[in-house]
Amino acid sequence: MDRMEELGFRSETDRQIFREAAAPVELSPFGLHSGMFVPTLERQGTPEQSRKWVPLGKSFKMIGTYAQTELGHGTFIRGLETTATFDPETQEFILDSPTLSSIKYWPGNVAKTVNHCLVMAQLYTQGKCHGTHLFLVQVRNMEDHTIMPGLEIGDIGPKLGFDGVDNGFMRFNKYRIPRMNMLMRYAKVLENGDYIKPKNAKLTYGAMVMIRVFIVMDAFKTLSRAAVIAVRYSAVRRQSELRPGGEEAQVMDYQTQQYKLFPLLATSYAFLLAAEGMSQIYAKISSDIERGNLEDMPQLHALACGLKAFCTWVACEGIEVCRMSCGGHGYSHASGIPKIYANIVGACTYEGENTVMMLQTARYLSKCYIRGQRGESLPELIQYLTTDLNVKSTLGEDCSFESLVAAYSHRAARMVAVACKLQQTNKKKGMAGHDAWNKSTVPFIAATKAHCHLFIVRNFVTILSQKKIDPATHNVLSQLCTLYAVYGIVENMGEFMQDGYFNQDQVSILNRKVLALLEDIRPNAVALVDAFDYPDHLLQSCLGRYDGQVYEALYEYSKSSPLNNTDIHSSYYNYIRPMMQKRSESKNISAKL
Ligand SMILES: CCCCCCCCCCCCCCCCCCC/C=C/C(=O)SCCNC(=O)CCNC(=O)[C@H](O)C(C)(C)COP(=O)(O)OP(=O)(O)OC[C@H]1O[C@@H](n2cnc3c(N)ncnc32)[C@H](O)[C@@H]1OP(=O)(O)O
Ligand SMILES: Cc1cc2nc3c(=O)[nH]c(=O)nc-3n(C[C@H](O)[C@H](O)[C@H](O)COP(=O)(O)OP(=O)(O)OC[C@H]3O[C@@H](n4cnc5c(N)ncnc54)[C@H](O)[C@@H]3O)c2cc1C
Repeated sequence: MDRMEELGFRSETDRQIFREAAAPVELSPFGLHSGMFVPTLERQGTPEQSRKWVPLGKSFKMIGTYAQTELGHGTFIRGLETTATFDPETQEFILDSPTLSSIKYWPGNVAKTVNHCLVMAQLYTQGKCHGTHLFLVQVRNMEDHTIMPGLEIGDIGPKLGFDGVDNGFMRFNKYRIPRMNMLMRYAKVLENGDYIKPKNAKLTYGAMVMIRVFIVMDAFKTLSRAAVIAVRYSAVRRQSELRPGGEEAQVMDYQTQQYKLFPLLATSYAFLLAAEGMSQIYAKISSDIERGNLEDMPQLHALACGLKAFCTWVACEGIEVCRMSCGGHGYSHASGIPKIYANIVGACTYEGENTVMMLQTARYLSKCYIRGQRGESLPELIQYLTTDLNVKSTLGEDCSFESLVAAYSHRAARMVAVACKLQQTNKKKGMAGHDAWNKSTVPFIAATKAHCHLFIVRNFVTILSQKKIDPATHNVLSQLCTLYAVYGIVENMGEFMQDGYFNQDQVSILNRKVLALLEDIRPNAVALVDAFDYPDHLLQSCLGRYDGQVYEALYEYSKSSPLNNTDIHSSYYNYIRPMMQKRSESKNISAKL
């Protein structure tokens, strides 16, 4: 914190980059404080509340987190059981965990780090429940950090990853907080207990939308780091004879290795641009929302949910491919990849479980499809839904950006139409609305993935056509963009081909093109990963070192293993030697018998 002040880092983005550089492989125990707690105080508190609390948060006098999930509920926020009951006599809210399942469970840094929490609880006033709202709750003594009376707090135990975060549990026993500790920018409870409802109940969910936007950038960061490690290692690693009798080949010269890694390199660039595009859309719509214009809130929610789910799923699958493409050394922590994977794979669950998030986007697409069928105007990002599905592809040997975007638009429009028609058919069969929906959700998930894929391809193409980039760089980035789009078609050909959109010649063109692009990108592969400019300190990888001294680094890493502190491990004296002695004694006995 002080160091950031000394270095003059003012923007939150710069401070986040510094934090990540300072703690490259472990998530900071203050990540939620900076990434969720303070921004939520800023966005969900009244101006007075923000003026009072935000400076305390930014100066780390108050250290907080976001405590919403409970043992019994994470996804279904409306099902949360923690209660906050207003007491007009004392002008306080009484927080309580009425059941075992209501215990707050998972909130990051609750166990040992924070002294405050933003708690999501069901608001009760004048005997009526008004749904979930956020409350600022002091959980530890500001003098000695002891747990406040009326609270039970602890750590939830070891996890797959996320070791830098002390995820905890927290139980309230009639715990009182001042009335003014309810975040009241959008909803209010007056002194007499009257409830003033917000323009939209989902404004309380705003913090989650914001983090989902950040997570799209996290998907880029983690996938690109794994790609840097795998591509650099593939340039250094020589294995087997590509030419009989010749020298062992760089594994990057095997077509299969290129087919594993280069599309992930292209995906990394595509996700970086998508994350930047998502952040710009978020900045625009969230500022509209803060000014009271909620018109585009559904579109923001749908896009943030879809991209968060799509990008984290693809990134996690891609990081695993990068690990496996490094052979045995990829499985070692020396590669740096297992830690990258363990820390990001939780993002498929936290901040909205991915399937649930995709279904939120699907719900939005379903509504937009119906509006499109009625001839109503649609937001620009959704207008493809009215694409004429009778049109066939005009794709030629050049695989132009225009033909590729048209293919992705057609695929998404067709798949959304298929899912919506199934939903409508279910209703015509007499199913209730919720059953008609549930019985069409598998095709809706597939359609929503196609929708997100279209957004990313179209965004990549748009930026290449709008940004002023020197010709040489533009040429290489165009190769990456084309590879990302063509690979996506080849890997999902069934979805593109189901209605005969491509003819057989065009399928052959695409299969040839993806292999040709591997050769085009091969000479620039290392330069393209170097361009991310991740320092070795951040990658923490013996395989992805900039100097390529992999074997020297692996040897030094191994020698530093704690097991090598002694030649003979205590287990020899405690277990192996007694076992061997017992064996030899029994052998002597049997020999005598
Ligand atoms: C900008 C650049 C700045 C950069 C600076 C960097 C700063 C530092 C960066 C930090 C980086 C951080 C990186 C990531 C670190 C993260 C660490 C992990 C922390 C994890 C935290 C958590 O997990 S917190 C808990 C998260 N929990 C969830 O997400 C729960 C998911 N569930 C839900 O969201 C909801 O239950 C639901 C949406 C699934 C359902 O809600 P509900 O049942 O109430 O609604 P319905 O489905 O019935 O829908 C009704 C209606 O409401 C609409 N709606 C729902 N949600 C929203 C919303 N959020 N916004 C808008 N609208 C919403 C829905 O669409 C329906 O609309 P209709 O019109 O009726 O269809
Ligand atoms: C690393 C990590 C950090 C976390 N940090 C925090 C934190 O700081 N603060 C906090 O409050 N929480 C935190 N969480 C909790 C997290 O937000 C929840 O785990 C997440 O929202 C998923 O909810 P759940 O656990 O209830 O999953 P569930 O919803 O129970 O998921 C189980 C299965 O049910 C399916 N499912 C659920 N609902 C539906 C539906 N409507 N339709 C179809 N399928 C459905 C899901 O797809 C999934 O396959 C964290 C979790 C993790 C893993």
